[in-house]
Amino acid sequence: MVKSSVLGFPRIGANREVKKAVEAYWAGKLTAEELTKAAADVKKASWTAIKERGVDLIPSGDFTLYDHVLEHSLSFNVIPPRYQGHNLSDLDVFFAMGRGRQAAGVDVPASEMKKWFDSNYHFVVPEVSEETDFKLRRNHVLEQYNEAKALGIETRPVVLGPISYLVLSKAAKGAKAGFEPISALPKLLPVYTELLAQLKAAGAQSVQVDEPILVLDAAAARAAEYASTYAALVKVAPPIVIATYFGRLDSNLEFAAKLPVAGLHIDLDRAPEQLDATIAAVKSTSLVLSLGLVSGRNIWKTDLTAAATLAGKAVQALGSDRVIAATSSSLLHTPVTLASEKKLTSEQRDWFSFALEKCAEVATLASVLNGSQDAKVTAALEENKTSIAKRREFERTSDDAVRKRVAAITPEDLKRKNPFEIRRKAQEKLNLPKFPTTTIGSFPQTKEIRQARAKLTKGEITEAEYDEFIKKEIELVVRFQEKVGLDLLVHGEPERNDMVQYFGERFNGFVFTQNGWVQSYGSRYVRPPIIVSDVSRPGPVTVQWSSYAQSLTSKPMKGMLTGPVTILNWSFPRVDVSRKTQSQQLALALRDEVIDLEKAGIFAIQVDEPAIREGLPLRRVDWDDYLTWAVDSFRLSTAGVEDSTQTHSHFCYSDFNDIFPSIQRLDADVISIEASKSDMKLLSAFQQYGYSNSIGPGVYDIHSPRVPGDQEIKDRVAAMLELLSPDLLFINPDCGLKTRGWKETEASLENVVAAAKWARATYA
Ligand code: MET
Ligand SMILES: [Zn+2]
Repeated sequence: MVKSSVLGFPRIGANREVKKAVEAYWAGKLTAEELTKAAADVKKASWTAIKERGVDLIPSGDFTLYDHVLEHSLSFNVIPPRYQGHNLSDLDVFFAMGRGRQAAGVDVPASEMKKWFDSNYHFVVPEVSEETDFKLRRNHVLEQYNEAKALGIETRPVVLGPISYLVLSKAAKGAKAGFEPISALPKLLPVYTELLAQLKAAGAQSVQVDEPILVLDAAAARAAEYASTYAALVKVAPPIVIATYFGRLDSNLEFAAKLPVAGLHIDLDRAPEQLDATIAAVKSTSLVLSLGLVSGRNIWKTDLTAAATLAGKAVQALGSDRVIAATSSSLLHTPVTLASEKKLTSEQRDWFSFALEKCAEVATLASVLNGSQDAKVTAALEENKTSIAKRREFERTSDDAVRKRVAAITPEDLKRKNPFEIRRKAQEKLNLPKFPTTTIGSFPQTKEIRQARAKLTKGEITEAEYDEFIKKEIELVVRFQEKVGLDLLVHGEPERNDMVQYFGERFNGFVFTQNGWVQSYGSRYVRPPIIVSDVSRPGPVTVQWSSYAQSLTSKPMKGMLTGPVTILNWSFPRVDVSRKTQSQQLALALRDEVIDLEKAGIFAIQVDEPAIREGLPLRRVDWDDYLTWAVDSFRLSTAGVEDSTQTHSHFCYSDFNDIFPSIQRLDADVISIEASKSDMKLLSAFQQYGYSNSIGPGVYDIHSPRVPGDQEIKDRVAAMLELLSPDLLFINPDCGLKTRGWKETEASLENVVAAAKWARATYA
């Protein structure tokens, strides 16, 4: 019989119960017992709901109050010394590692977070050295397995595999030069042996061991470790299903299919083309093939008929006992349930499946593959066919004008009129001094601003009253910048709820959820917009605010937009057209906005692309294609202006060194880039590749309330000037100030301005 399985479930609760409980605990308003109880309620609700949908293999062990990688670090005693010896409970050590701790004489920063593959989820990076004392400090997977069992629910525990865990780790600060975490594998193995043996003793029928790095180029060098590791683990563990996701195995399939485990899971949402090769590779083995048919990364209803046809190939070749119908990855990247959405039209609602609806999909798929004649299954399949047909019809009748415009894009549209050197002369009309100071766009989003927005939503104030309020905020920000002495001003973005949502709400083609929260990290959840049809701009979006701001001052005002690639990467995209096409449509909408800003007298315009790096494909061979359309989209959105208009862009959240040549190809007149957390790294990219346009590497980290001293900023500027021409350097913080308070903002920016004055005198 074909079984159904779900690889993991959102751990935030249907109504964000976990966020509320965790934050209340941090604020001292909930005890550890109460927090544990709140978590238990959420786990119970999830397991019960998944079971009710008819799923055979229900995940456990994937729940966490912060991050699942961090859970493993705590279980394995991978706890950096700075978090030890403070007399904290394990729960508080866990949170201290996740978010830092500043209380009662303890002052430790958070561990580093990194994006989980190409998703917008961040995991806490484990720190490993020769000194790491691996031991099974607790077994969080076993605890959850037993917790479900006590509720009468048999689950399949999920654990992150040892090789992925170590490849995702970094060398701890104190490690010897050249230390590689993977070299600790022999010390980590006994811990996994113990963990898995305990699961077996507790009665687990099988275990899901995630090895997502198998879809990366980096895994190719690990074939030997894979073979020896799993040969050892299968001796003590329940039957192991190795789960891969977010991409294709490619050449790694060769050794993965030979591992002595019970099953292999592949992602057919991201890489359906790998099915045939995988079937061929496992045919002569006894491996069960778990097929990731229902997307764990997007929210579109699965075409069950198409999925069943695809899966039918595997059933035919391997027999139904060797096939599992599954979600492509954990469902943690999707919202919990459509049932909470009251504002979608019935047409829209019919397009989507969130996590719980996806559980029903895998169950139906398994039944269909088993040839079920059950009336409920037949009805579900018929209903799905109707929904899919309606959606296809909608796709066909979408916006023709937009499609024609995309088809008519020419290479000329991607090019500024003249090269940077000529534009730079024309831009002297902005009258910026040497070492111009500027900020990245947003100013503190105060409680008052959020309250005004909430009042507008609730209808407690009128649109006109809200606009007046925003104008006052803008005036405050403009006067503040004049007082501090900044050169290129911004309006502060007080009108924006979020840099992506704000544009999505004003463009055609987007749908928003009320409760479609997805975990980004820890207790921070986001509600990604959904792109449902062709995107266009009904009218100007930001022009009124930027021109109002410009009308208040004689200093130049910088217009502020979110770029096409970032809007795309932080939304749920359509699946009926390519990401490239969606990005081009967004770029055309933004291009019109850029030109309208210029017409309104805004001669510096910034188009932010903080997410350009995270959209990079996981496999090196796929990079060039992505970088070509991503960079072209940015160019399309900005190239329509005169030479004398200065285009800016901004990047943060990543290490940009590996795509540095593409950053140059954006041909923005000025870029600002996050650098303060790892300045030497970024500078080495300048050294390696060179950079010809203006640039402002961030001179301080805005993610912390700490005020940078003026000497510290001067030192940074001096270091940058070792490699960059004084004529090209801008001086700015490394990201927007929306999460900061006014006090530290003022003190920090005063030091920024002082450093610029010093630079002007020193490098005259
Ligand atoms: C995450 S990048 C943020 C850029 C935006 N302009 C801001 O200042 O907030
Ligand atoms: Zn930023």
